[in-house]
Order: sequence, then structure tokens, then C-alpha cells
Amino acid sequence: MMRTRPLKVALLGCGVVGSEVARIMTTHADDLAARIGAPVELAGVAVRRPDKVREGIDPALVTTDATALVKRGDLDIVVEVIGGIEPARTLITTAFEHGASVVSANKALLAQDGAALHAAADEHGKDLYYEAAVAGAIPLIRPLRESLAGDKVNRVLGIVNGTTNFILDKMDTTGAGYQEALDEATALGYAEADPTADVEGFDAAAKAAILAGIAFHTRVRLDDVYREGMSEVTAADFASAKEMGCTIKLLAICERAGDGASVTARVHPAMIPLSHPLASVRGAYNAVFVESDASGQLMFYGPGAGGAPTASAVLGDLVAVGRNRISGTTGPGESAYAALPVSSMGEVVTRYHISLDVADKPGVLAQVATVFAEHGVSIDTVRQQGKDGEASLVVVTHRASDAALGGTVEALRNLDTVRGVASIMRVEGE
Ligand SMILES: NC(=O)c1ccc[n+]([C@@H]2O[C@H](COP(=O)([O-])OP(=O)(O)OC[C@H]3O[C@@H](n4cnc5c(N)ncnc54)[C@H](O)[C@@H]3O)[C@@H](O)[C@H]2O)c1
Ligand SMILES: N[C@@H](CCO)C(=O)O
Ligand code: NA
Repeated sequence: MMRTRPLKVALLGCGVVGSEVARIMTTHADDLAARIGAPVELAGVAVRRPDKVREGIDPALVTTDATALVKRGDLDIVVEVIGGIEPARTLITTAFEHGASVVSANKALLAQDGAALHAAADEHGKDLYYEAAVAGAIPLIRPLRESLAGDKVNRVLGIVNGTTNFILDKMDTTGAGYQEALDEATALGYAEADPTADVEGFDAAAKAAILAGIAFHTRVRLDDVYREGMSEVTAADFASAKEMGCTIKLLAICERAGDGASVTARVHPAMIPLSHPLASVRGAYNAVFVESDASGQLMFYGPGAGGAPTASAVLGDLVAVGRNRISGTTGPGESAYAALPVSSMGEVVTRYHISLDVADKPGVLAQVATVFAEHGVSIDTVRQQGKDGEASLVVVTHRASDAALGGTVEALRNLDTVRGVASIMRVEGE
């Protein structure tokens, strides 16, 4: 039965995502009401620039005072799509204190302060939902939190940043320069306000922290995630990858480690075989593999960024939270009972592609091979190309720990015959 009193929703931020949330709330109002069981009323929109024309939004609803809006006391749901840490954090906790539940797309904040925000939601008996924070439109938080709640997830691996996938894809397939590809991603609304968050891997690391926490029922914060961005990936790296039948993707990888007694979470560029499904994830699309004991391998794929796709996830949460409000319940909160420690990157085991500039003279290959052997790193293949008394040596290893590989590279740098280490890239997905 339809409740006549509407659910009052406040929108904080009306940028790329917020404007699409407002548009869908208006255009799909009847369907949303039918699905929730009550009409949804846009009760206020907090913005920074009040003079901007916002199509479809009653100017009387617009305010620059987000704090006063969340303190009104009659709100059912606050949708936070401002981004960043403050004032978003204080606005969310203030919303809970004044009786509202919260839907947010803010991965940076959730990866840093998720535990405190969940505690605040619990304390006030309210919901905190954030499907949009990871992989945009792709349902991932809810499947991990609800559908897979009876299984044991062992690994989450995927492409969770649309901007960097867009850039890497352009560089790989069209030979476009880095800046040109980044400018296009920004114009399409994929990039964060400061694109450093995307290209240096902070955005993906925040998502990895959120995914690892939910998947392994533990707490993983942004600082726990090992992070390397993609701004140093070169055309030469793509050429090396092609020679190996691979491409390069910025991956987020969360795994159980040490016989399941700990977890690791990392974000870095990696070579993956062209035959791997992640290799064919194009443009700003995201794709995430989840491996669980009983389910086996699951793949989630779709638009990971952009206004409308992200708004789709926000609206899904709005409906879920709205239904909870009507029935006087809340959805599942934080599940961190496993309390697993996060291991350092040194314990991660994977394969490596190392490109060295060496002197082209007798015994060099043997010297290099000895260094690998001394550090317990087994070599899979070696390829050498000569150029004027110098040579480039490409070594691909079998699986080894990051600590062993680090020691190997340090020792290689100390060899007189090694002129430089041109690139080190992990090889995943085999
Ligand atoms: N764009 C995407 O593809 C995407 C995808 C998933 C998640 N997100 C997340 O969604 C959130 C919003 O992203 P966006 O792309 O819409 O960013 P945006 O910069 O386009 O929008 C944010 C808006 O908030 C406004 N704002 C800033 N401070 C404010 C304040 N104090 N009061 C009211 N308004 C304020 C800004 O003026 C801006 O219009 C971020 O957390 C982002 O990480 C974005
Ligand atoms: N900047 C992010 C938005 C989606 O979270 C990306 O490019 O994936
Ligand atoms: Na999502």
C-alpha cells in the first residue's frame, strides 16, 4: 500500500552525479514511489554555486547552507555527492544525528573513515549505503554484502577506475598521448575533480579498501592499500606487453594471504594476457572478478564512472533505504568481525616482467641470472636485444614474493654491467 506522506530527500552537491540523481528522481518519480511504497520529495539541494541554472530543479529548493539543510530534522534520506573528506564527513554525521539515513558515492571518505561513519549510523539506528562508491553502476557492494554473505570470498581482482582504463585503452589502441586521453576522460565526466586521485591510483586504492573490507569481513583503510599509479606507463611498456601477448591495466587486487590469516590489498599497473577477460575491458568500463569458495569465479562488468551510471547506483540505494524507512528497519551494517591484519606488499606473491639496460658483453647474462638465483627468484623467460654495445634484457619470472623481487632489483642495480632498470611490472591474471 502506498504511504501518502512523502519521503523527504536532501541532495548535497549537484555536479556530475548530483544533477543526474535529481533528474532521475524527477523523471522516474512515479516508478520510484511505486517501488518504495511512498512518494519521494526532493526537499532541498545544497550547492556551492547558487547562480548556476539547474534544469528541472526548483530554484526555491537550492541553498548554499548544506549544514542547515541536514539539520532540518524532517529529512528521511540525505544523498551526499559532494565528494572529499570535509565537509562531507561532518554533514553525514550531522544527518544521522538529525534522524536521516544517508546514501553516498564518496569512496575517499568511506575508505578513510568508513568505520566511524558506520558506527554513527548504528548509534542513531540509520542506514549508510554506498553502492555508487565502487565501480559506478555495477552492483558490487550489495552482491558482496548480501548475495555472497554465506560464502567465503578469497580474492577480488579488477579494474575499478574508469578514467585510467580510458587512458590506458586510448594509449594502447590509438597511440594517443597521456594528456590528450586524460583531457577527454575529464570532459566526459569520468575523472575526479583532481585527476591525481585517478592517475596516481588513490581512487582505485580507496575502492580496493572498501571492497576488501566488505569481502573479507574486516577493516581495511586507504593507508593499508599498496598503491602505484599509471602515470609512468610508457609506449615502450605497451610494446613489451604486446610482445608477451599481454596488455596493461591498472588493477585493484584484494586477497587472503598467509593461509587466510591476513589479507593484502594493492593497486598497480600490471600486464595481463590478451586472452584474459579483463584485457578486453575498454574505455571507462570497469570489471571485477570475485573468487569465492563455493561460487567459484564471478565477474561483474559495466560502466564504472560517469553521471548517469553513478546516479543509477545512488537511486538503487535510495529505493533500498526508502523501503527500510517505510518498514522501520535498517539494512546490513558494517561486518568487520573477522578483524584480519593487513599484510605488507612484501608478502604478495606474483610474476614480474623486468626490463634492464645492460652492457652487451660475455658473462652479463650469467651475472644477471645469478642475482635472481641468489634471491630465490626463478626465471621463466629471458629475451635480449642488442643495440650498439648495449643490450636490453627482458626477464619474466615465475611467482615470487615482492620482497624477494625488491632485493633482486636492488642487487641488479649494483652490478656495473647493469646500466639501468628500465621498468618493472607485475604480471597478473595467469
Ligand atoms: N563522476 C563519477 O563518475 C563518479 C563515479 C562514482 C562516484 N563518484 C563520486 O561522487 C561524488 C561526486 O562526484 P562528481 O563527479 O559529481 O563531482 P563534481 O565535482 O562534479 O560534483 C560535486 C559538487 O559538489 C559541490 N560542492 C562542493 N562543496 C559543496 C558544499 N560544501 N556544499 C554543497 N555543494 C558542494 C561542487 O560545487 C560540485 O558541483 C564524489 O564523491 C565522487 O568520488 C563520482
Ligand atoms: N573517477 C572515477 C569515478 C568513478 O568512481 C573513475 O574514473 O573511475
Ligand atoms: Na557500484
